[in-house]
Amino acid sequence: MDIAAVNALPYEDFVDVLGNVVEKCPIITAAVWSGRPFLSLAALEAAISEFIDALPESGKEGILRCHPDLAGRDLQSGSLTRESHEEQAGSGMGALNSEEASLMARLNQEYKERFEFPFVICARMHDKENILRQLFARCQNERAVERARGIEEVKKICHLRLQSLVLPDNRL
Ligand SMILES: NC(=O)NC1=NC(=O)NC1=O
Repeated sequence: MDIAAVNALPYEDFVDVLGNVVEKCPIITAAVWSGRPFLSLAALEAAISEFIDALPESGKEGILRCHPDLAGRDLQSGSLTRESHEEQAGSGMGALNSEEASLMARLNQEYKERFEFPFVICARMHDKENILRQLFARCQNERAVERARGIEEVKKICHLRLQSLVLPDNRL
């Protein structure tokens, strides 16, 4: 599907196709629909990014809270969204040994207790070793730093999910 086809989608189809580019936050897609027609995929992505940036801190933290833990309960129970499952499996979250799994669970819990939102990282850009390193390091940050960092990671996840749904802009 190219950007022209995206622009032609009625609201329901637009949200059906693009509603999970930010994990479990179809409201973002529903909100940017009124910004069509988008001149490019980059413009659609910018509209999503601007909507997120304009949210109050509570809204940004709400987006982070919509993300399932890496190697967490949803992965174990098979209740991840398709996109999230592919991302987590691709980064080796489904193939942790028992030591890695318990370290991941402990650090995720520690992170969540400290910040009141989960650790979010664009799993497709990292392997399991690097995810563990990042989680350990980021636990030491301040809340505002991690809120901003988590949102940056949400935007990277969104970028990759959009790329898998919409053909890249024609290079002029
Ligand atoms: N807590 C997370 O970072 N979750 C995730 N990152 C991804 O890239 N996919 C996820 O489900």
